[in-house]
Amino acid sequence: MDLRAEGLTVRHGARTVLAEVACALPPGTQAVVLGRSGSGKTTLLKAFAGLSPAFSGRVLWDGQDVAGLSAAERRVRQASFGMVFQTDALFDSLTVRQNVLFPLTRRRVPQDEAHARADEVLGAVGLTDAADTLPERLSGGMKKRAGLARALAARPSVLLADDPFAGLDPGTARQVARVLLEVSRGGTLLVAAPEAPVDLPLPRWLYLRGGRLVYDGAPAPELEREQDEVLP
Ligand SMILES: Nc1ncnc2c1ncn2[C@@H]1O[C@H](COP(=O)(O)OP(=O)(O)OP(=O)(O)O)[C@@H](O)[C@H]1O
Repeated sequence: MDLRAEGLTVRHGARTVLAEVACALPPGTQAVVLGRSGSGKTTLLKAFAGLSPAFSGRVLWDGQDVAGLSAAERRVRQASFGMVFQTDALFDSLTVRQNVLFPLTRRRVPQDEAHARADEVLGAVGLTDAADTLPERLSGGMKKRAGLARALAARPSVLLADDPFAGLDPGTARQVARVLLEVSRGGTLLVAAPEAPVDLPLPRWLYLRGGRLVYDGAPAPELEREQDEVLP
């Protein structure tokens, strides 16, 4: 899907969280959204997914203004998105495999295919042995990988991952990075992170400061240094 933001401003109450953001993400884009805590990274991901309404400006999906779609149309198109957010929760009463199967069943993917896909993604995130385990018995990193498996099983054409490396040990972070790259191949991958993830060197950086997109281009490590220098 072709994603585009034009003069996108998002407000929460009186607070402007994104200001006049303009950027184009053609299909196959691989980019990282960087910026300090509170700079608007999560809000930008949500806006692209049609979950944070524009106060002014717009988000376009394949050229169509998201605000102009009916709720039903929006839901249908949102099926192309895979979202891994910080607050994602697994269903406690379902095993890891059942959690991964859940969205597939809801989308009426035939059972045999759903099980094959679940096995494939669970293998990719290294959770084959934990497939029949309940989430309460998993470590934080395993839960994160299970959430990722659930998003990936739907084969989204746009994968939005919000700080997928938070709280992971370096080995698990590398594994998650590898899975993100492998499974999103050909589709769009947008990853928000507080600093450039070493294990996931994506070719494009979108840099937010105070809700403004201050940089959109090739990786520019000097931006992160600049940011450190202005910190009090
Ligand atoms: N639902 C909401 N209501 C009010 N304010 C909100 C809401 N969601 C986000 N904000 C505010 O908007 C600003 C941007 O939040 P956002 O989560 O997009 O930033 P972020 O860059 O992802 O931060 P972090 O790295 O800490 O997750 C923050 O100041 C936050 O407090």
